[in-house]
Amino acid sequence: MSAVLERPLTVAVPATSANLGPGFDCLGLALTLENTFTFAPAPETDFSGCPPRFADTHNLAWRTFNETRASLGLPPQTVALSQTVGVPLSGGLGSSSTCIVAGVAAGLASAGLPWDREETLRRACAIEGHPDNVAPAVCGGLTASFVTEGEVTCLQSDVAPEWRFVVISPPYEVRTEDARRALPATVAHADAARQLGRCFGVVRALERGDGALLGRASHDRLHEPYRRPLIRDYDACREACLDAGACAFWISGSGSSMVAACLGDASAANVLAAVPDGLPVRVLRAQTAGTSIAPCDV
Ligand SMILES: Nc1ncnc2c1ncn2[C@@H]1O[C@H](COP(=O)(O)OP(=O)(O)O)[C@@H](O)[C@H]1O
Ligand SMILES: N[C@@H](CCOP(=O)(O)O)C(=O)O
Repeated sequence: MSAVLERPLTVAVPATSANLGPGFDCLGLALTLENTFTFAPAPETDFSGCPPRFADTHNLAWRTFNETRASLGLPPQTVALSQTVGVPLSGGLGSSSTCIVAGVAAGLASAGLPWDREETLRRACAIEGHPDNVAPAVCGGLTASFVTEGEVTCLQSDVAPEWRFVVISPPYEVRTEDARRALPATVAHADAARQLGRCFGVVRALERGDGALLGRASHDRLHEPYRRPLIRDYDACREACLDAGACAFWISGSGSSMVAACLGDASAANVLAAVPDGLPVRVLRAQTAGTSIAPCDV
């Protein structure tokens, strides 16, 4: 068994939208937007394609690659890391998860281990701290996940093909760390109870293409009320999207992106047109394949 990466390897990891309204730290959805990471054996460490402030050994994908190797008792390997970045940084679309998943997957591969979704998910979740982004990033589709003594349970569902997700990504970052600090330490019992049925309602609505159910279920009291003030375009976007026919409107992960869930292309086009001018917006679908890993030529 070889203990270094001998050939370049590309890991493609989808963007994810976590929480989906009432499913705080539990629900997540993989989207048709991705980051790719090519790890190539090289005499010296090199970074290309990533935001300049991450072009050094603090790069989360690079760090995770070598931390994964260290956890297997292997020394650091110098690699050239080349990225294509489709997922906005600190945008609530799981950019950190893409780096962590890629680093774990490449680290395991460099030890000669076969691609193993469960092991990648377990390790990535331990690093990220919550499973709702890494689970759909690794497995694809819609996931409900939780962790029991370090073991991740990931329940995956298919998403009805007519769903379109209008994703608005304002040009400012909200760091997940800061958005988590905005949350209260405790919640009222009644509020926690109120979330449970709604969480299940979101899953059922996405599986079945039930827009009315998604609208009724998409009311959150655990995180959105505290995070709205961090996203100055939230109120205007929410009102515009719901008025234009979106079935539901969520903060994506911890923001700043927001998602309007729509049924069908025509509805998505209406909602897209209603988004206030100047905000970057795209229409995405659910991504079903999750992470892929393949040798490549560079
Ligand atoms: N493309 C990237 N290249 C290198 N590091 C990245 C990249 N994307 C995200 N990161 C890392 O993840 C952090 C952002 O994480 P976070 O605030 O959780 O954002 P998100 O909500 O997008 O996951 C960045 O500060 C950086 O350390
Ligand atoms: N459940 C987490 C999800 C954070 O997602 P991200 O894409 O913003 O990193 C939270 O809401 O804090």
